[in-house]
Amino acid sequence: MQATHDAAGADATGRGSLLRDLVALTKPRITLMVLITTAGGLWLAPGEMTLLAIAATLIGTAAVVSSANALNCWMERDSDKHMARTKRRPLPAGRMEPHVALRFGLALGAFSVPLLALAVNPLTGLLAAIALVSYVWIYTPMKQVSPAALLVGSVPGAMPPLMGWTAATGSLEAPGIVLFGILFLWQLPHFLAIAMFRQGEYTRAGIKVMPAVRGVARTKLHAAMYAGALVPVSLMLVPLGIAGAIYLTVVGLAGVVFAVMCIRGLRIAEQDREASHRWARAVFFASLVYLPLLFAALAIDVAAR
Ligand code: HEM
Ligand SMILES: CC(C)=CCC/C(C)=C/CC/C(C)=C/COP(=O)(O)OP(=O)(O)O
Repeated sequence: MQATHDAAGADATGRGSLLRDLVALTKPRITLMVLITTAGGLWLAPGEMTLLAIAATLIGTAAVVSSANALNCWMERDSDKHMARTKRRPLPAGRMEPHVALRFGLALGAFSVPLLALAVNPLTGLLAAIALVSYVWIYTPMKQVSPAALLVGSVPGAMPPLMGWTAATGSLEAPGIVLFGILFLWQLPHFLAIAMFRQGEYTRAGIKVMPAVRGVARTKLHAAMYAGALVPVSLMLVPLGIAGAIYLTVVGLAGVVFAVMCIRGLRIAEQDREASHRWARAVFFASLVYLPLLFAALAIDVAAR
């Protein structure tokens, strides 16, 4: 998994086109996965929406997430130089002037929040603004201070499916909040695993991650607890009458497999770094399979009703 949020396709000599570099700033793979979660919230919510409102929700969400990511790249232009995963991004690689990224990020934010507030509804615009501010101005600087930044970063990460729900309904209701809870919990093992197999890089970049600050054993315990909690929280959509048997079967099974995988990490001896890294990579990979699977099961279940 060497290709990550990096410059999408910038060539080896670092001469990406401006357009390609602007796209790289938006971290397109993450943005795409985030959009799947927003579409899930939209699809699940009751009520009819016009095609225009659906388009405004998806375009506005893509733009606000891209704004958050571009501004994060601008703020981390120096620390990104110290990680193999991020050093080829447009700013640390020196292919773009920082002010270009800053203006691009601010312009996307200035376009997307009003679009969501005016063309969708004010609540969705407000949630987008909270996510943008908390991601860029709280989570991003906090990464250099404490591993608890993860809990802050998981709030904006969990907002997009709730925004899908509020776009359709205009109000905060239990199913939307459960979707928020699913995403919040999912991100914790997703990132604790990454922090384990990239611990050295994070330390060199001055970023405080849990395995470095509180130890590997505690990190594995936290990953296992959050993955365990994800099972009942994800299944709450069934008693809420939003999802049915297909979702219950697929997400119940996938959740148990994911939780068992995380729990098995506790059996690996602390000194066995090789096995711990293999386990962490497997958990990260499984997290990337689990989430689209959950939303696919949800979409099929809702469509089949
Ligand atoms: C606090 C929350 C999160 C943190 C700190 C985080 C961090 C990361 C990091 C560092 C990677 C690169 C892993 C590597 O290859 O070494 C990654 C990959 C990925 N993340 Fe997350 N993530 C978070 C939340 C999310 C959310 C909310 C989504 C989407 C719903 C997401 C989707 C992805 C995807 C699709 C990848 C693989 C593609 C890529 O690396 O560009 N992540 N994440
Ligand atoms: C609606 C809205 C604005 C939502 C924000 C959505 C969003 C950007 C979710 C991703 C969450 C997250 C903390 C990613 C990692 O950032 P990182 O800085 O740890 O990643 P990096 O090390 O690759 O830069």
